Amino acid sequence: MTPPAQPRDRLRVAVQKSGRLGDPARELLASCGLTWRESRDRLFLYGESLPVDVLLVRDDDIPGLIADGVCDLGVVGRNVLVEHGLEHEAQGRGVRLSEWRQLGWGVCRLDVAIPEDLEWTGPAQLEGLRIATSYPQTLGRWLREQGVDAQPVVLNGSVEIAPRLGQADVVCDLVSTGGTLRANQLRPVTTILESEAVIAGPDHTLEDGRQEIADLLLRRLDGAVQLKEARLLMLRTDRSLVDTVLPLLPVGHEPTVLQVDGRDEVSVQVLVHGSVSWSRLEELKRAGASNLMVLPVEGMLA
Ligand SMILES: Nc1ncnc2c1ncn2[C@@H]1O[C@H](COP(=O)(O)OP(=O)(O)OP(=O)(O)O)[C@@H](O)[C@H]1O
Ligand SMILES: O=P(O)(O)OC[C@H]1O[C@H](OP(=O)(O)OP(=O)(O)O)[C@H](O)[C@@H]1O
Ligand SMILES: [Mg+2]
Repeated sequence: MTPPAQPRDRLRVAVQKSGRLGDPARELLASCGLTWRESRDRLFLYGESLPVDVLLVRDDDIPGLIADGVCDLGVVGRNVLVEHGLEHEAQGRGVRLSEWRQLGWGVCRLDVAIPEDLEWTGPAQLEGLRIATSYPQTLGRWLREQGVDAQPVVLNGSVEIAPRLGQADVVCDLVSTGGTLRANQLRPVTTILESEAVIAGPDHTLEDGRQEIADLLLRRLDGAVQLKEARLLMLRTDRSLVDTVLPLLPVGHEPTVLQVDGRDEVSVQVLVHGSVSWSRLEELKRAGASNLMVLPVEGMLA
């Protein structure tokens, strides 16, 4: 049994100390207006502008820190969160965690990969094989769903090299570009989990006033994410072509159409979410738009 957490009136967020998610997670918190003072050992960031402190840890420890009430929230890959949840379930242990936000970066897949020269006929082919992985619980659940009996070989890193070393027959590991698999003469054959960075938290409301701080932080975070994705698309077109050009604009806010002084031309501005593709700009140009410009948005106040 974990002893009850001490009362705390400051929010504590766990973030990866180094590695793929560390810097983007700190940048995200900074974009919410959070400033901090670093402890000497650089493992703790004391929030100065908000009562939000940041604990810098190994990513694998983040779900456990939240489950034990040491931290309230954490920025972690879904792959780590799911693996932890299944492990706790298997041990019949309490606190469930959930995804409070999906962040859209740190995107990768947990794939089964086999030697390049092997034909893939389906999951049944894995029966009796040794599968090297750092995610035995997630793999185990998938194998059960497939009705396949295989043997996980648990490795904490360099999983892709296991078949060459004769430690395993196939692997189940994280993939994004596929470069690591190719370098090890392996090819992905099936995806067992789609992952991205998430804000993880307990499956219940926080206590001691920390839920209000979390709500404030998440509101700012949502705003910061929206702002990061916002672009201002500007163009000019002949007044007679407005009805042809406007339907081609990407979905966003209501466009503003302004008459250009002394000319039979209008200037169109629209706030859009996400990037505007070259093909979209070319399509607009073909329809009669000119002076096309896509600008990042620094700030917004409705
Ligand atoms: N190739 C990849 N592309 C995109 N995201 C990835 C990739 N590999 C891993 N990730 C995501 O980033 C997370 C952190 O990966 P990283 O390699 O930094 O972890 P780690 O080596 O376990 O670090 P730690 O030292 O904190 O334990 C992973 O859990 C996953 O969610
Ligand atoms: O498909 P790719 O783009 O090649 O990415 C996949 C690799 O990325 C991750 O490792 P990482 O590079 O983070 O190193 P690690 O093994 O030290 O965690 C993952 O464990 C794979 O090995
Ligand atoms: Mg780790």
